[in-house]
Amino acid sequence: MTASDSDSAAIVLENVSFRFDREPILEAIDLVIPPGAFTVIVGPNGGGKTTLLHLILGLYHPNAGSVRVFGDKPGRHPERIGYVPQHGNLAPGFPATVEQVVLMGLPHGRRHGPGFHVDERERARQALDRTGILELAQRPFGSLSGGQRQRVLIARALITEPELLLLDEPFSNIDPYGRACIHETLEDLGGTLTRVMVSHDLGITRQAVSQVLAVNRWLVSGEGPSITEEMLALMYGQHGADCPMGHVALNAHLPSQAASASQGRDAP
Ligand SMILES: Nc1ncnc2c1ncn2[C@@H]1O[C@H](COP(=O)(O)OP(=O)(O)OP(=O)(O)O)[C@@H](O)[C@H]1O
Repeated sequence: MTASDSDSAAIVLENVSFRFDREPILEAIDLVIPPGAFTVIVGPNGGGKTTLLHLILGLYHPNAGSVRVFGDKPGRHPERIGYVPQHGNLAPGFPATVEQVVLMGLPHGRRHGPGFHVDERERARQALDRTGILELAQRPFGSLSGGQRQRVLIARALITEPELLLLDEPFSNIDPYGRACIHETLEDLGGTLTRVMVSHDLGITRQAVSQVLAVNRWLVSGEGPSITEEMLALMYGQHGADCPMGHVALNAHLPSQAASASQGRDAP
């Protein structure tokens, strides 16, 4: 990484560590995400993926190291960031149309401003168009499928036209076809939009993914959409002969402290 890569990056973490009380959650994390990249974060339950997103959002502060978002402290530019949280889904019976749910993504003051009916509704339609579901605008939110609802929540995060979109497991409870559709939507959003998505789906083979990050207290990054043995070792440790993945001597490529730590983490 050169100094200019880091200067122009959307997100930079340098030697970041984070604890809850005394429990180390993330350690020595170095990361550079360039603008426009599509980054996928994988890892076991409890590995620290959501915590990493929260550090980028400025909801948590690192115990050591630094986090920069658009060259600034996290949290300084909320209007430049769209966020689809892990448990952000609305109850299926939520009494609102799709368009109304998308309008909820606007900052509070702007939802009730004088231009609400013209300007903001047009923005909601544009966000729905970007996620490929404009024709659903007037449908009750509760009448949609899980995959359609997830796309509405992505549109809600896009209504402010952010430069960075963070998604925490948008594929929960979505079938493989729905996952493929959402993935395609995220690919199509490309251009200047930087996308960072937490996912448990290891079948990330789509070419549009710029890099995969494996997170399990430490971070191992790769290039392109591949999951390397080093990443698998960080996530799941070394498996015995009775394990379906037992033939892979995964720890061979790991820094020793990360290899031993991976033994102690939850398997998914
Ligand atoms: N508010 C909190 N207080 C204390 N510990 C927490 C808190 N939030 C999370 N943790 C712990 O931090 C660790 C990392 O949690 P995190 O939610 O970042 O993991 P994750 O990789 O996103 O997991 P999952 O895949 O299950 O969503 C876990 O051990 C969790 O129990």
